[in-house]
Amino acid sequence: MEVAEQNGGDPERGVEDMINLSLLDEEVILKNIKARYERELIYTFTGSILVSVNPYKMFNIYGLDMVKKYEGRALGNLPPHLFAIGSTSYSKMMKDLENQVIVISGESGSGKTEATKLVMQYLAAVNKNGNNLITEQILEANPLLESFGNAKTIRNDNSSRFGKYIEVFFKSGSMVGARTSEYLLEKSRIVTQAPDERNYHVFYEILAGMTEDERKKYGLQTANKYFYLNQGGNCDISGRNDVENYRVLTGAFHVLNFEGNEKETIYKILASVLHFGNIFFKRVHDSSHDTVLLGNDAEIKWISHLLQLSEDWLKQALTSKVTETRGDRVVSPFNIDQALDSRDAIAKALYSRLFTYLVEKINLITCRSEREKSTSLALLDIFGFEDFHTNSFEQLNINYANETMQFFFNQHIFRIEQNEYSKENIDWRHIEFLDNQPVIDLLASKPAGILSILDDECSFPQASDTSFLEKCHFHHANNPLYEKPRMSDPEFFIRHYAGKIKYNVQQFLDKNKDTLRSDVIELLCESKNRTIAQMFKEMRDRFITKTLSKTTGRYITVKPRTPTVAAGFTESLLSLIDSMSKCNPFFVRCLKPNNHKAPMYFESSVVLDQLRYTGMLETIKIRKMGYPVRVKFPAFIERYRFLLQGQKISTHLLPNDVCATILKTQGTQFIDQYKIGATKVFMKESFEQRLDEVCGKIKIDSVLILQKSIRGYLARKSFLRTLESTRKIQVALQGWIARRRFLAVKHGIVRIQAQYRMYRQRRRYGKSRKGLTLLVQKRINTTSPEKGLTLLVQKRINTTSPEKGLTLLVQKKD
Ligand SMILES: Nc1ncnc2c1ncn2[C@@H]1O[C@H](COP(=O)(O)OP(=O)(O)OP(=O)(O)O)[C@@H](O)[C@H]1O
Repeated sequence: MEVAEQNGGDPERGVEDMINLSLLDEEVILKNIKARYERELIYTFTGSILVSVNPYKMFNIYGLDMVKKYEGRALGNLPPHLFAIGSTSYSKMMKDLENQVIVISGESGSGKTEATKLVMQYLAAVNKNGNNLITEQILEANPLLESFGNAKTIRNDNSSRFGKYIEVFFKSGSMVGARTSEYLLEKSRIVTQAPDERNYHVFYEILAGMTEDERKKYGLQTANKYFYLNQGGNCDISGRNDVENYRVLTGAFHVLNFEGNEKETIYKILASVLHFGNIFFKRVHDSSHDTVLLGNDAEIKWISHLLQLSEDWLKQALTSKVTETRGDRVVSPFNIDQALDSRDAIAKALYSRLFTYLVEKINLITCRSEREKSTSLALLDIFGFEDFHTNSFEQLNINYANETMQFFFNQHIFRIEQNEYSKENIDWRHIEFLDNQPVIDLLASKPAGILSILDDECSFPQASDTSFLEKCHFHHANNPLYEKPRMSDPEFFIRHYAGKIKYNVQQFLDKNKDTLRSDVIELLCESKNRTIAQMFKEMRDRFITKTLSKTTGRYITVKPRTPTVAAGFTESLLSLIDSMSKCNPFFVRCLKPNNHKAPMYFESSVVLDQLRYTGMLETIKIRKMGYPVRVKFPAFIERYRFLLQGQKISTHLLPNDVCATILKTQGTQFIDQYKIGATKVFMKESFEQRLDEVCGKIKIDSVLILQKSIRGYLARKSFLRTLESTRKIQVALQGWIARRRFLAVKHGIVRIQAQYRMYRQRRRYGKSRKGLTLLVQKRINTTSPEKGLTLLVQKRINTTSPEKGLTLLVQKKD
């Protein structure tokens, strides 16, 4: 196989950095990725999309030497690497002042989170203000969120159990802030874990890292003593050091300015969650119904002490429900299942509110007002596609998010691209791709999409998981993407882009409502700890809106329908897609080489599956056959006219002919590297790079010539000494311009006169001379290669001799 042209790697390696179009076939692609992987080359480019295969082993390829190597280098100039994506997106943001987004996708355990961290580290290292506090704070937010939002699953020892979108803001190349949006933290994990899994890392870290005295303060013991921590069967993860990670966490708290009392509140909430998990109930049978008694008092006492809540109210909330109907308080005692649910619901609410509070607090620190004035580079690390033994409501949402992301990818890569070719009359062979719009409709269209049915059911008091399932069967039984189970199991199947998945609908309604009982919210609002009370007051207020009554002019309180989890998530996904659509996207596709977390072990069938279902094979085809770079005719002429190097162009030529003349300067061997459309030039990425390189060289040469001649001129005419006189400036400039044959001088001179007049007036009025700057600016507006160069002569007046402080600048207009 020949090495693709833009490959900056070593051809003797025998495996391409870029996949070759002429030998396009899935076996070849797979073989290429495998051969590279076996040579410890985990990254491969397909066009500008980076494919990354998880090595499960750290290579020494992310150091400062590599940052320097990739800094400012265009994509394809060096071997594939995450830093090449970091470098290109950063440069593009700086050059075009356009927001960028790097979409990192892949299955759980494929390496998305690591990739996100590495790109962040790259950006922190190259940004113009690498050592400032804000950069450090942005980086430190990551381990903090990992402690609270990541956990061990059977697929990944450090699995992100929430989606995150981090927008990093830059001003003049410096990081000035970042904002994190979080999506759908997995709540069930707080109270239940499958075998071999763990709860969120932070619990194990505080228990391992706190001193004996600290643990005593919160009434804590070792991890294996807690029901919420020991269900997975093993509280340790081999190769992960909880003590060390506790130290990292406290370091992050410090850098992010968490104060003593804030940290204290966080630990109190975490400890309370653990105490909640160890509460147990005794069943009490009486003649009419089953009720419960609290089995242990110690945990309640600790929770009441830590959360500063009334012990009696707490006991009541755990064993009964209080409702108010027309002024009457009705207490309904719980049976054992209800009591356990109530315990778990409070624990989940405490932890998830804490998580939201942490994200908000981090954003307060890292995202300040500078945002408005800056461009952004965003990173999306969103949960991978999930298919477990039992898939529930959480998996449906996660897989819906994945469908949405795949749709965004398809939109960008296939639809928009192919539409553009036909609009521009470009000769193009249509490429079929798996359009997943029908799955998205099945899931979320209104009113009959599965999530819409679920939302509707949640507003009917009589509805159940069964009635929800029946409605799904009724509406979709004939949809080829939907399948009913053969038996009467509470299940349905969906054919996702990544494969067929079976969902079990048990608890779908409850999980979607996710309402914390209003009496429990009221209880938590009564906490004497202001932060805790505030967290739940915000929760209470979100469900209550105030409107002004038109007739009475008084405020009346209206309780809106509580938003469901699915509705909230769908809305945040749409808003995410909306903000991503306003950015220029880059894609990193992470692949898992095997299902055993085994280092450097490549299972072809596992990788091929992922290549197939993510549409990578079609993507490779379209990127290689297509012309991903498009530039409108005027912009193309403006950018590349230097290539004409003085060659005369008839003023009667149409823009497309001018573009063709410019393109012809590169010779016939590049004829298949571009197409001329109706309004734009379409190019391969490698060809654009070539043009930029050739053009850049010509530009630099002409700037150097001009600089040299100006220096000579200044010396000859003793320009510095004559600057004080307007007339002399005119003469000098005119002489220089005349000699250089730069015409169209009038505007420049008029401006100089006006500026100098102003300067003199200011002097006459006795204003301070200090700091005045005389700017003599001449835009050289010719068709010669010097076009676009600006001569700036700056004079700082607050000097003792006229020459001091003079600066001559020759700027390249770009
Ligand atoms: N570039 C890399 N070099 C070395 N090891 C890596 C790399 N990327 C990932 N890994 C290893 O693979 C593990 C899983 O990666 P990561 O957590 O990034 O996966 P993920 O795609 O984010 O999964 P999830 O969706 O579950 O969060 C990491 O903990 C690390 O051990």
